[in-house]
Amino acid sequence: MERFVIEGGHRLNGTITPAGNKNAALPLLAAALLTDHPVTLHNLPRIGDVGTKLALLQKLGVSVEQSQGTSWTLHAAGVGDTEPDATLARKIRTSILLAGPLLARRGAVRLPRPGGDMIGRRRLDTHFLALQSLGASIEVTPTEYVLRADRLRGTDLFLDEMSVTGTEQAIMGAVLAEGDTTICNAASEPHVQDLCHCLNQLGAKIEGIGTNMLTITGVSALHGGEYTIGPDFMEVASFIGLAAVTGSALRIAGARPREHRMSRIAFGKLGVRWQDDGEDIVVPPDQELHVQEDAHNAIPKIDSAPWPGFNPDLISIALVVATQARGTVLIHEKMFESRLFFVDRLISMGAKIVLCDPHRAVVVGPSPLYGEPEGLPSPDIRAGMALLIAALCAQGRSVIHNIGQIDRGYERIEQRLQQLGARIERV
Ligand SMILES: CC(=O)N[C@H]1[C@@H](OP(=O)(O)OP(=O)(O)OC[C@H]2O[C@@H](n3ccc(=O)[nH]c3=O)[C@H](O)[C@@H]2O)O[C@H](CO)[C@@H](O)[C@@H]1O
Ligand SMILES: C=C(OP(=O)(O)O)C(=O)O
Repeated sequence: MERFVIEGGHRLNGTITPAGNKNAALPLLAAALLTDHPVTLHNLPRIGDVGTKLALLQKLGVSVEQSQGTSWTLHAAGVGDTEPDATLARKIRTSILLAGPLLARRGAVRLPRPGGDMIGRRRLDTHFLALQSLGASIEVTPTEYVLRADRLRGTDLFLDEMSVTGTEQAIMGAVLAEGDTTICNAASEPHVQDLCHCLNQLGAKIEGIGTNMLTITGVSALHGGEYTIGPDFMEVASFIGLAAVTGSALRIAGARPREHRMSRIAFGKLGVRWQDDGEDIVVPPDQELHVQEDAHNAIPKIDSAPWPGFNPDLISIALVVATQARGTVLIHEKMFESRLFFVDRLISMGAKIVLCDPHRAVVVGPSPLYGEPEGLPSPDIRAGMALLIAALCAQGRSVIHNIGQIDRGYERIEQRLQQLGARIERV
């Protein structure tokens, strides 16, 4: 099993370019099933989950070709199978997103329970609500889902929560449905927007992109086309956090600063500053991190919420940054129940954190962090990255295990950080 060995306590310096957005790439790969014509995706990140998704599509009969670099062409004309490979499907959360497209194109699908990060209960009820409303029948067994639909019909949907993948499922079910669909209480993260823009490039008719109300006019078929996936805003914010705690000067190229207005507010509560330079974000070196108290010297909180709120995938990163900021802050992960348990590892590295309950942690900083040579297991993508950042900030040597979790979401992370001067090896 591979590990990262990290020698912390050194400044980094230089320019880093974020990879394509993981959470856009994965639904876009599923969307290629909606047309018989070739779809070329540019800026596809070379991450573990994309590899699994490509293998899953190939096994279904999709032709997959790397055109050049990060551009891949998918051609789903030959897909007849409605039972995706269960072993691969169990590895990732977005295997469930094959449901909408296969129902729309083939009228049936059998899927196992999906995988993905183990960060609390991951309900699929919003997906089922949406597909049922579009006309599908759904059999839920303890291990799998069997869905059927002779045809999907447009509907007036009000989602029970702003689920990201639930919204994506509803969109992919609706684009080829007969008639119009409205999706109210829709999620609107940049990756949901990417999915809509890409589908429109292929001939879909989706309006309201970026808002919580989408209107979709069903079309009889989609054509081929190409689409460039946007930068991964979770990577961008992770690099901002990394620069802040290591005192590093980093330029994050092509970071789309407008996607980071809420991150600026959340990280700003810890005293983290950066400048926008066109499409780049420039993080200055040697920042003095101070918790910015609320009015009347009250303890501020950083909490997660659906877009444009602070993304829950960034809570683990904010937690590490908080360990280096002078003052006290409450970190409140409102969306997932089991995301904060990794703080035990930070505590063992020297952080002062009180885990109040599964959703809330109080962090008192700054605490010098010490390397953890005995090994830090990476429990999920973002906690793994948070531990990696903590290890680069800590004095001494740390070892991170189970790095397949980090590789699921971050592309060749050690090589890209080595170019900035990080002392990190994959062994
Ligand atoms: C492949 C992919 O895109 N994965 C992302 C997707 O997962 P995913 O689509 O699985 O996450 P959901 O948006 O469905 O839900 C996330 C959690 O938040 C809760 N919830 C959701 C909406 C809401 O209005 N209120 C609420 O409490 C849900 O019950 C759940 O516990 O979105 C999550 C939330 O941004 C991210 O962490 C995941 O990285
Ligand atoms: C939770 C995440 O991923 P997934 O939904 O694919 O498990 C994540 O990207 O942080």
